[in-house]
Amino acid sequence: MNEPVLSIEGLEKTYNRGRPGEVAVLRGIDLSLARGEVAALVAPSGAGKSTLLHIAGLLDVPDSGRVMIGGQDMARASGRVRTGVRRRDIGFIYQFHHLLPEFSAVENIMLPQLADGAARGEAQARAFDLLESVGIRNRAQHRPAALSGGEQQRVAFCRALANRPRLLLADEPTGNLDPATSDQVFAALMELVRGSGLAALIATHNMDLAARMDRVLRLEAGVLAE
Ligand SMILES: Nc1ncnc2c1ncn2[C@@H]1O[C@H](COP(=O)(O)OP(=O)(O)OP(=O)(O)O)[C@@H](O)[C@H]1O
Repeated sequence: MNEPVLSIEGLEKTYNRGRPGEVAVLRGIDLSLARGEVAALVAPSGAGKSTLLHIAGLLDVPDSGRVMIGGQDMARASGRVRTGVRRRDIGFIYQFHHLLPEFSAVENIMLPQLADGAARGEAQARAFDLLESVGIRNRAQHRPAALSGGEQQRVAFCRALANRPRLLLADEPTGNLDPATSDQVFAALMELVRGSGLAALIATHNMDLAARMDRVLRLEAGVLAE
């Protein structure tokens, strides 16, 4: 079957509906992402990029419209199913790494795998492989505070991919880095994504980075344009 990995139809979201400060952020979003497809999400600040990523990642619910992951309608799924899909099928990367400070790089990458029932040895081997693929295997035993910003973000990429998700959602994944580091770290991310056949939706303000993806989606005034 060739189901899209992510399919969104008629998505709407308004904050503070009927109250002062009402904002209609999403006004009918349609989006379909196939396996291996990498799309940039560009939007002016406040246009609703994080809102869209949170809904696609099942961290928030829309007022109306559908989110399908792997052909499964998430509005109809139980809380348990949604949690399982979020844990196994979706990887998240944020602007800040959100690594756990008291654990080493390799442990941070092992944790989501252990939480999903992987054996320790298997989780560790996978973590080392991922660190190798982003060029920082030699930093495996360091805690986040002993890593550079670019290294921390590479570890966060590995963690996001640890459970072999089919969908990657990233919110300004290199937005916190200086331009030269951002460029290198972004290249590492793209290699990781391309090597894994993931569908990815990557929000960025950087048009040079956006141009390196397969599609550029622009979110403005509550609608998405290609
Ligand atoms: N929980 C909330 N309650 C009320 N308004 C909200 C809430 N979350 C977001 N908003 C508003 O909705 C709009 C979109 O927010 P969102 O965070 O999705 O934007 P964004 O495109 O990610 O912005 P940025 O690029 O600046 O991070 C903004 O006007 C924001 O103030």
